[in-house]
Amino acid sequence: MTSAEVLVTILDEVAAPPAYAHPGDAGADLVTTIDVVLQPFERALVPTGIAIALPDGYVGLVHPRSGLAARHGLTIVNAPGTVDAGYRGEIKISLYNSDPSTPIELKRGDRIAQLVVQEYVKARFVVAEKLPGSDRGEGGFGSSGGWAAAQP
Ligand SMILES: O=c1ccn([C@H]2C[C@H](O)[C@@H](COP(=O)(O)OP(=O)(O)OP(=O)(O)O)O2)c(=O)[nH]1
Ligand SMILES: [Mg+2]
Repeated sequence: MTSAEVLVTILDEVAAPPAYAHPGDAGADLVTTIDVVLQPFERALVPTGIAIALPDGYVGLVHPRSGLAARHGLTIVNAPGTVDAGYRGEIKISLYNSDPSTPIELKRGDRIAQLVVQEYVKARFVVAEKLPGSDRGEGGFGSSGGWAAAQP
């Protein structure tokens, strides 16, 4: 684990710098600045009231919160959302109610997602005639005996 200073601007009085609930947490909670009701299978782009400036070499990943996901089916359409280091706009979240029958009511200030800041590797993609061999080869999509292999 490394630590890095990340500048934050607060765009709404209900927002605050993302906060880690416990010292060992990887995810810092983000709030909604609006009241929103998500009907079953409905999605909404929700503002968080903050913008950040990540240092070069870092990325912010916006993940769902497991409690809201398990209890209410609240998730993020593009989970995890990618916040690029150069992005200076407000962080917004594409929330999605995956529950087939119950609306989800979110109130301004509710913690709705969590931001994980990570260092990343900048790949240099090099075109090759042929890729080196590997144990897995082209096997995927359940090749090792997942759900696909269990289908009749
Ligand atoms: O959950 C998210 C995902 C992205 N973003 C912001 C930060 C990110 O840097 C920018 C662009 O995201 P992405 O690259 O995923 O979207 P795109 O559809 O490819 O848009 P663009 O063409 O602007 O890159 O939008 C968010 O606020 N929340
Ligand atoms: Mg993009």
